[in-house]
Amino acid sequence: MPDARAERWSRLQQAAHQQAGRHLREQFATDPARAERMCVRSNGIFIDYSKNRLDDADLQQLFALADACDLRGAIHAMFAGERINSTEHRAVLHTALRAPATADIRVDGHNVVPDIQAELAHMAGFAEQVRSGQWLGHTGEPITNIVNIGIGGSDLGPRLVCDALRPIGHPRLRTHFVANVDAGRLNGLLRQLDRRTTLFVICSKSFTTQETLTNASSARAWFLAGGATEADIRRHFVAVSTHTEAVRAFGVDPANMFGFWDWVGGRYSLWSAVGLSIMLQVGPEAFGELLAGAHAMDEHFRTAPWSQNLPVLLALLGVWYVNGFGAATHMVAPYDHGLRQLPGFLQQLDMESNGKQTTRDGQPVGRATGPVVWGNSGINGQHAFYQLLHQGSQLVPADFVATLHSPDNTRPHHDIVLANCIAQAQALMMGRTPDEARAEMEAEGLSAERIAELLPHRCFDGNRPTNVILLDALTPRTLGALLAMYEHKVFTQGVLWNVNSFDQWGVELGKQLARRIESAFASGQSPAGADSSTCQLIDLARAALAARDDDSATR
Ligand SMILES: O=P(O)(O)OC[C@H]1O[C@H](O)[C@H](O)[C@@H](O)[C@@H]1O
Repeated sequence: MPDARAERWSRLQQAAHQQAGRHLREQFATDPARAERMCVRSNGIFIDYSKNRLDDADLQQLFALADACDLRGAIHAMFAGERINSTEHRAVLHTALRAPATADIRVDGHNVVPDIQAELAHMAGFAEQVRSGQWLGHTGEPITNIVNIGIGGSDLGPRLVCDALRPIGHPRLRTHFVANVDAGRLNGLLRQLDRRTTLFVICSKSFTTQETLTNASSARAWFLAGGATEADIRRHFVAVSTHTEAVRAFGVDPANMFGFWDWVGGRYSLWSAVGLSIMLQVGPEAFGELLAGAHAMDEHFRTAPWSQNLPVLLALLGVWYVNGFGAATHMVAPYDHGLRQLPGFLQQLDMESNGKQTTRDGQPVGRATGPVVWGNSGINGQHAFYQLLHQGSQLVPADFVATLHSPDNTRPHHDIVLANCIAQAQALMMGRTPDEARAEMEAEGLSAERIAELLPHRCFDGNRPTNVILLDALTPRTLGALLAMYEHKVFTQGVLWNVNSFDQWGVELGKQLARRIESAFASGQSPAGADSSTCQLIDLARAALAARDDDSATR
């Protein structure tokens, strides 16, 4: 007797199979209330999901799947601080970082909220000193440039939020992000900066990440090369980490360290001290708004019925296409310049969380899981990859994320942005029939031969799904809600696929092999057992690196 879960999965496949033959055009034509019914709003976010290839009965199937997978129980377990990160035996409590100060959230019986509040106050005190110009560099000048050195979760979140909230940033402070260990990034930036007025935030949960420590060491060498002393380091280098000893060993005064906890996953950490660069740029109050917006979305996620629950609806729609239609990717197109880093952030959040094929109890999942998440600014994409969205052979479900009220976006710019966002969703859904294409070409006065020649090229299947996600405005509060919404979408999908969304063992093998290859560069010996291709590549790289060293030795 298949369990309820298995039963629900097979019903989903059957329903998707039935839906596959239907066209959204017909569904809109026969159901004028469709759009009004298939939209939801919460916390300054409106989602129109009516341009998805399903009907109410399919939605009920998806809600039943969520119940069969005990989604409600899983949500409760996360918020209650249970060790749901099963392979690392950790709680998952990024939601606690944005809970009110009066909350009581326990890990092993200890209420973590006072610790969180104490660290927020520590961050706020420092941020106020830097923003007010009280925090002076070693030559007695206020800080003007902040460089966050971090990668992955210690980069993508703060980078996105600082970019999005730049319009409300501090007028004297510029924030920069260095993640890539390719020195082109760090050196390129350092050439523009002044040692006397630059503050480095070394951001690393583990404080063992090679790229971050290498960049931080080079930044420190650059700083000292300008005549500053070791004692001056404490005016220009602070650290964010869960690892005090490693921070101390690196040479950053623990008094200049901002901490967080192992129950905060890297890709869920922008709400913690990892968000220090955000607080420095926009101030403690706006950072508080960001947290408040995310907390409001947490409460919505925890309490709203599935049919009104924004993260759950997005999650179920994603599962519908991945497991019902075999879609391998999901595209996210921001139609707000301030959100251009959103696809990059979501790539880590989604793909590092659900890019797995092993269940929580170590069995093969046996069905498709996390899609490839990709995307770019919608307007730019229209002139680049949208050809494939409209006429390609791949089914690519897409989120279009736009902002209704955008003070900087003057007429006619904003009008054009919103018109295109809405039009692209309509075009993907409606397509263009041969009759419509013929009529259009006739109207253009083309000859019958030319029309016959072009007709197949100028038809569009349509029936291509989009979610149109509209923010009232791009404020710290709404941005907080938006990112928390996506976090909970990813969580929900992880529950349905029964994978542990909070570990990332898959990133380790490449790192280990890289270490061995680095030693092979130095030793001249290829790693034992390495394949011929790897040996060949190592030889080529070693020769190039040796030539570089000879070159710099003779200069
Ligand atoms: O913050 P860190 O410990 O330096 O880690 C930075 C990043 O690197 C790791 O390799 C993981 O892939 C990410 O989940 C993490 O965010």
